[in-house]
Amino acid sequence: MKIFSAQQIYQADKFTIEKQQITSDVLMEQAATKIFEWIHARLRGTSVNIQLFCGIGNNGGDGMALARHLQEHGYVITVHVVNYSEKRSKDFLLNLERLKDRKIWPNFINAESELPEISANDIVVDAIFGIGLNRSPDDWVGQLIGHINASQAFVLSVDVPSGLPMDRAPWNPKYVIESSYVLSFQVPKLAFFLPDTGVYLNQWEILDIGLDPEFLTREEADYELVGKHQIVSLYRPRLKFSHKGTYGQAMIVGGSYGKIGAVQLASNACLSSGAGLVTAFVPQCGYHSLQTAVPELMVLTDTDEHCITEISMPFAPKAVGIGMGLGTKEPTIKAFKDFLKQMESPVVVDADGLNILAMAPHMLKDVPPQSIFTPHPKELERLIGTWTDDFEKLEKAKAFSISHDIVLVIKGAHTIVLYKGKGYVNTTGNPGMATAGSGDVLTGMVTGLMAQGYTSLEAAIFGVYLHGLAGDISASQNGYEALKASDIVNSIGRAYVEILSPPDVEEKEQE
Ligand SMILES: NC(=O)C1=CN([C@@H]2O[C@H](COP(=O)(O)OP(=O)(O)OC[C@H]3O[C@@H](n4cnc5c(N)ncnc54)[C@H](OP(=O)(O)O)[C@@H]3O)[C@@H](O)[C@H]2O)[C@H](O)CC1
Ligand SMILES: [K+]
Repeated sequence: MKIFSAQQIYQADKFTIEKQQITSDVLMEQAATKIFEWIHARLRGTSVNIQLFCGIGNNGGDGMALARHLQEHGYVITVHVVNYSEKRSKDFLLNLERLKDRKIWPNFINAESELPEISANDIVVDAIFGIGLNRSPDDWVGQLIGHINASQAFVLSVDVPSGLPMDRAPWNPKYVIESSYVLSFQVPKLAFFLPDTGVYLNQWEILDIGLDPEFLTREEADYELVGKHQIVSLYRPRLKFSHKGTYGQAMIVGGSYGKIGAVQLASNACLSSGAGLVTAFVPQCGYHSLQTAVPELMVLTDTDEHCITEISMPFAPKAVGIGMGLGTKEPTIKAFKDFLKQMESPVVVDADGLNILAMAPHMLKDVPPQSIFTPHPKELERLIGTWTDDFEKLEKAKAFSISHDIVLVIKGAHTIVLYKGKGYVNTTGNPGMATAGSGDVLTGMVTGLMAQGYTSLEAAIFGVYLHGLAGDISASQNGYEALKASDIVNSIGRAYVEILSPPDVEEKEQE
């Protein structure tokens, strides 16, 4: 599903209005009707108190139109106009008049007004600001927002949580609505998926308000939300007349004294993701534990007991994942440097592999094109420098990915894969996966997919989704706290089964 910027959404509006020869208030009416239907389907006329807080732009206009529908269906409503500007939008005024025609007189709130009482049992509709927010809310509006947040009422936000900017971190973190549920129009917004801004919403859903399909199909988006539908289209089926050679020979290079487990996790994950053959290359201290723990694995060792000093590959692997538990000792850095020089096809670099590159950036030129980097936030910072907010982080990361021709996997609650200036936002995974070794498992899986012939970009997108899904399956059985990286490996098989199962109704709607 495409993620459009606010500017693209305004263009979609304009295009739809011109092509379908409608007036802008028709779109607003469609939006409000969709929200009303969503609420009505759940409340079925319950006599709960609904307090609508509406701004003076089109987000507020949506709220006014919604108030009319609610009143017509007998709901108990209180309408507040948050009077933060003299500039009212045309469609806000139109819907204000329509409300007055029905003898509903909103309560106008300005800087001097007393804050209205909100009970924890009320439902608050938040239609103060939408995607048009372009500066910090005034203090009195921020205080009203804080008052709503403190009320403990269920807060339903129209389009976006009010006060949440679409292209930067909030000016004041206290001046943003904490939404229980966001009903967002037509397309998801990037801000929903980033750590600085995603914390303001609990759940979200997209409502189709009838923006023109031609525009939605034709317009290129900088970011895309990756769901099951996209993943199924990447899947490479296993063939009846195939053998282990068909699915590639993968190599996992890493480990040092006390950190052999990282290689074990990555190798296991690589096998379970479908690679035909997997060989681990480790210092000698890893030999026995790996041979005992993973019988399917072949193990090659360095001449050194405790760390890697020279990576010799007696065969040409189809894919290599390197860096987990590697350490950054001088001989290892040299071995890593020689390894990069000798590699021509893309490699997957993680953990200490990335730390070495951050310590010696001149080595970046030896990284084969289309290689995959899988940094966690700290490793990313070492590679690209600091950032002021998530949006700047993404811009810097994109620039890095473009200049080094790297598929960059930015790990987080919604992991984002960046390549050639485009971002793919993942939808699977859970907080239980923030645990030791989870990243090693991901590296192993992505390497295993590359061994099977997935391109770097495909392997990264598919691997990240599969990894998150395996984590979700594990969490559904054992909860978040007990989730260990090896549980993720054990759920990879069920994650494949889930990907290949027919979509349920909700998934079908999202396609
Ligand atoms: N296609 C769609 O998705 C549709 C969405 N709709 C709804 O429209 C809003 C966007 O409406 P818009 O009027 O453009 O913007 P807002 O309602 O968010 O804001 C109104 C104006 O407020 C001004 N502004 C911005 N920040 C502040 C601030 N901190 N303090 C005071 N005023 C502020 C700004 O105007 P300026 O000229 O003063 O800069 C805004 O324009 C969208 O979110 C949906 O809810 C349509 O209803 C249907 C189609
Ligand atoms: K809103």
